[in-house]
Amino acid sequence: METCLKEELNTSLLTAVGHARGGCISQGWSYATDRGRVFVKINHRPEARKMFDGEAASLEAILKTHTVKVPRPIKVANIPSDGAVLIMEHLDMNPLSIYAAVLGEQLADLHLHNQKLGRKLWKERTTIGMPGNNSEDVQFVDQFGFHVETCCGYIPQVNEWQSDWVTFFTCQRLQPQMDLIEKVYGDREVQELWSQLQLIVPALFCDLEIIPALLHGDLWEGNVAEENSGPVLFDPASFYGHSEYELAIGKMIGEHCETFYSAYHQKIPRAPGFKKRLKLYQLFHALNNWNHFGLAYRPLSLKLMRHLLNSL
Ligand SMILES: Nc1ncnc2c1ncn2[C@@H]1O[C@H](COP(=O)(O)OP(=O)(O)OP(=O)(O)O)[C@@H](O)[C@H]1O
Repeated sequence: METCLKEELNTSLLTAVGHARGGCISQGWSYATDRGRVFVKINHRPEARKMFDGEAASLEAILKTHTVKVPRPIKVANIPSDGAVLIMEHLDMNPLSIYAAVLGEQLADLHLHNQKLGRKLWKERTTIGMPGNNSEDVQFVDQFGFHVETCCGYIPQVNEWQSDWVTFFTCQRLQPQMDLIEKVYGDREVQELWSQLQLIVPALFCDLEIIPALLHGDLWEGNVAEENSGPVLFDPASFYGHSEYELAIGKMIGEHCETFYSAYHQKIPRAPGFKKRLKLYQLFHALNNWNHFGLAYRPLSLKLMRHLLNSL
């Protein structure tokens, strides 16, 4: 493994620094190298290469917006035995505390970034003498999806481009989770609820204009931190989607402090129907957790489905 890392990084120095860090999905180590300190995530699953290619592409996309700090990806490589590594910039991170409000503002900036590009492009196209050629480093995106698959956990997400958000979320987020549950558990009750629920999903989005926003895509408290100089996000599973989707997982797993939400909503106010849609978005994460961690997430999934069915 160390020989492989030395080759990939073209470094003669490779000294492990500090402790191994284990997330739920991968293992991580920091190393001192000729090019400075790096953080290496290692995963031995068959999906590891796809996971890490998606994570690296997500980090690149967020970096290009210059809105919120994420570690700079350096390389994704296969490892000789099995699996893959993602090598990235090492950051000295502490739990989020004093920068919660700054993170709220910066996350809103990330979500507004594509919208701003769209406005700029429209202005250029409608102003005589301006090129209007979408020539920024990051281009305006008018659909939902992403250019590569990204994994929320280790399950790949269907990121094919789609112009309608409700279709995207129903067919490319909820349906694949339902299909996995059907395959592994053959759960009739959940399938019956789903057949009713999918009919009413569009009603949750009445009169709402949704402009694709670049999302972190897996924003739970375990993927949020701060350095001495400001907040940091890591471990993204990005795609262009509805900005409200991003807030669902934090609400489900534990409250980020209120200062985070109020700073965020000063820039992106809650739209009518926000609370109900949050439940719908929480349903995705409950199902995704069920597919990763098992039946303990079934009661929450059923509860959210019944709640949504009864609320309309
Ligand atoms: N660039 C980095 N520099 C230093 N430490 C990092 C870096 N990225 C991640 N870490 C540390 O490693 C831990 C695990 O990383 P990460 O969350 O990316 O792993 P994972 O297994 O994909 O996560 P999850 O549990 O969210 O599925 C983090 O909690 C963090 O402490």
